[in-house]
Amino acid sequence: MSKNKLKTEKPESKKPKGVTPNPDVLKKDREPEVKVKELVKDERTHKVLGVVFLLLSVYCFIAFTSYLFTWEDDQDKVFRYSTKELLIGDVKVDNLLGRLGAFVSHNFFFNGVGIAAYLFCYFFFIIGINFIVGRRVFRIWRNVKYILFGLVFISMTMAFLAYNADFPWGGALGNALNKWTSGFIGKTGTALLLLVAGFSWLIWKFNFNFKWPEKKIKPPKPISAVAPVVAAQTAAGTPVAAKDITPAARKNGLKEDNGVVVIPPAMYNEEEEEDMPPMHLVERDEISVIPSHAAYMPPAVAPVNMAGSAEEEDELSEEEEEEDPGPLLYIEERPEEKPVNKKKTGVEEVAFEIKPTFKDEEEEIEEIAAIRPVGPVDPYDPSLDLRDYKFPTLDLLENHSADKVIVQDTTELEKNKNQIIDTLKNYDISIQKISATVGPTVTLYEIVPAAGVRISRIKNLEDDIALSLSALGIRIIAPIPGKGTIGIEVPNVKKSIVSLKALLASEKFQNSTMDLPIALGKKIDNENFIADLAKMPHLLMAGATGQGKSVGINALLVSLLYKKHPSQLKFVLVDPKKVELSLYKLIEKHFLAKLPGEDDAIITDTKKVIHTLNALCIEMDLRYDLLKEAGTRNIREYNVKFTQRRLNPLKGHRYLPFIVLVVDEFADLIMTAGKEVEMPIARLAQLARAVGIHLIIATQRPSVNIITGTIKANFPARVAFKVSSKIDSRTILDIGGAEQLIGQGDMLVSFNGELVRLQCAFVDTPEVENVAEFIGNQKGYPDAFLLPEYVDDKDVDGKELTLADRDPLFEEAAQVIVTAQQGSTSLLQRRMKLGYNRAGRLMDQLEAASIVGPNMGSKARDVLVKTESELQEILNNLL
Ligand SMILES: Nc1ncnc2c1ncn2[C@@H]1O[C@H](COP(=O)(O)OP(=O)(O)OP(=O)(O)O)[C@@H](O)[C@H]1O
Repeated sequence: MSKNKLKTEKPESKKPKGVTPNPDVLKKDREPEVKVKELVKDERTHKVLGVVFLLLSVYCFIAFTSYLFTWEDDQDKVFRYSTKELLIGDVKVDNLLGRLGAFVSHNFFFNGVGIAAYLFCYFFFIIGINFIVGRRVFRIWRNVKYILFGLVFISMTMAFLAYNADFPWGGALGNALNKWTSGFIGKTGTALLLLVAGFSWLIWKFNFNFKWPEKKIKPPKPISAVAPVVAAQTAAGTPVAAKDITPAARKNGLKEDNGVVVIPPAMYNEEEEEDMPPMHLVERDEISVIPSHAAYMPPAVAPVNMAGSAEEEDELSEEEEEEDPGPLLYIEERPEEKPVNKKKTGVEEVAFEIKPTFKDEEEEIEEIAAIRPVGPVDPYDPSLDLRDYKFPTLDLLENHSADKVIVQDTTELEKNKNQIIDTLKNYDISIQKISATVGPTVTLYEIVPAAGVRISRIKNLEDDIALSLSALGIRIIAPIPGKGTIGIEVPNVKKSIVSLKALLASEKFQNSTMDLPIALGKKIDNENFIADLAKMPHLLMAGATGQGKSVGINALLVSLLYKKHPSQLKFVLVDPKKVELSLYKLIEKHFLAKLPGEDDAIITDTKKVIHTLNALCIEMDLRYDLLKEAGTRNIREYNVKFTQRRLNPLKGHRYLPFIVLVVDEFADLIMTAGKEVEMPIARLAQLARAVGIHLIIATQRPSVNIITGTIKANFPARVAFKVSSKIDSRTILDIGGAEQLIGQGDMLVSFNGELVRLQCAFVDTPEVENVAEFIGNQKGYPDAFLLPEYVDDKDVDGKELTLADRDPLFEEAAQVIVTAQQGSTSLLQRRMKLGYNRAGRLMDQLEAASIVGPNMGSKARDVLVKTESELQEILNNLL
């Protein structure tokens, strides 16, 4: 991985070409090339320094240890002779490391800090190791703090305890401090002070839990009450139940104020950070996916969890690479951390490897402590970020039909019945029995034909029967599936409207445990038809203009709004007609998803539709990655695992809301964008089901060039309102019948191999407005749900990869790669929520800027820049 920079960066061009090498000239030329800066940065310099520090550490250790045995004799000589004599003369000393050993040890012990001098050996040792390995194995800043404390505390304590001893246990420092404190607060006071300091250090380090025995204390809640999980769900300043605050959470900044707990604005405490377990370098990348949820992440809280706060950056540069705050309390499943080779991205094969991390024992203990669940863990509740959200109430909707029970005029029934019997008799078809079921729009007459009558004969007479009954919209179902009967549907003279309100109030809907329950309408037997969109899993709707499509879409959307919390569901609304779905603008911050940087969440422009569909494909791919890493097969399993806190948010895991894409006029899009729209739709329809992305596509023109084979094959659930021809009906349903519907929400639903006639639930525009207003007036997220960014290849293609044309995200990408020291495209995708292509392009640009090495196939690229300061320099030079 590591590269020798002097070798690679040496500019060849400086050598005079075609001139016979003259050793003198060459010597002169070469010298200025080794700049001091480069020398300081050079890896070899670091290694040499590392060896020097290690030897220093060993030297001091031997000298100090030898001093413990020889100090009496040597001390005399050190006192007796001047430094010059001691160092240059030929005085004999007993220290194993000679005069220098004796001199150094004497100064460290006697004139310095006594036995605490050994801390210097440790200090030199950790510096040496860090230099030699070329990365932070030991945390220097933390160790310096401990060493400084140790020097003062140990020297003072030793001086206090052994104040009469000849050996300089506390050294000059310990004696001086001891003398001063004893004079100032007395010996007892000094003893107490030392005890307090010692205990404070122990408490600070190990954070003992002092439980009061009698009081039953609630098991500690996960720290995640503060960091990403809740950072994503609780706005800064949002009150949290005071009882929920835990020592750990308290430590992370939760404050109690008048019985409620307030999350303070971002406070970044390095000690807190250190007490969190470190993450694998590769795992750090996984934070990347959080930005999608970051739509919810209150800015004031976010820095607590994510690298990048100003304060933290200072800390980072100071300590070279201080790690991110570790994970919160979650139950981690380690087996899934095996190296995985990601699928081919189309840009390059990207590797996802686990790199070894260097942990000291202390860190390991911290990590284990954090991973192990401490007592029962409360499930994560995604709705907590909008905990006061109120579901819309039924009184926002209207009852459109006063009569709850549909009563059909008995004379009309009798008349129709007789007419059916007479008509059939004319064709020599006798019947055994006839019964009628009165539905909202049509009445179903069920006929049991006499023995020996062939059903196909009745079917063939469909038109004649319709003519004799002189009623429009007659549909013959021969036989009714599952029954040995023949059905004749005759439109009612007086139709009743099926109010959405009635459907939503029904027990079936209220008690439904479906993922995405949609109240579509009423069957002919007045049974409510409530289906699970998640199981459908997509819906294709067609119908001539004015037959009830828009009302149908509203009914679907409103039913979902009545059942789902904003955290569980997001809509992507595509409305080329610009007016149909505009009402939903009010719920943008609750239920809508949009592309980053877009003003309007409701998409009306074809180009933006293409971008959005591709962004959804990226979201789908990202979700698949998450599912794979979580070892789950679908969104349901994944979310269960996430809510049980078995998935680490710092690895990019997040609660996945369902996403429902609604396209109100598909024909329009296909006409203007063709394959560009068809392909992502087909891809989503094929694959998105398992990751909770569902499509509702509506069109006025159900012709074969709009509803192509690819689309049709992936939409098993289809709805047809009245269409103008039998061909259209066949295109949408694979069967005729929709042309005979009577309009106004009369529809056929083909689902699970069954064809059901329904009267679509009716919801009027003012009702939708009421519901949208009701939701819109409540507190929402800061912004709409952000989809991943998608950049059209066409927008960037043709541009050369010169540094002048750098991607706007170039710097950010460079930071990500250098901080993580992992040159992987998937890291960029995840961390920055980018598509494959853009991340790949960024990687190429990083290569052009010599920040990463060349593509190495399935392995991650080498990162050529090791530190952020080095990167900053490169970036400055690029400007
Ligand atoms: N389920 C229903 N019950 C009763 N009436 C309905 C129903 N659906 C639609 N209608 C009536 O039909 C009219 C037209 O419906 P809608 O606006 O939904 O048609 P559309 O198919 O969307 O038309 P377009 O394609 O032109 O937008 C409505 O204004 C309403 O009066």
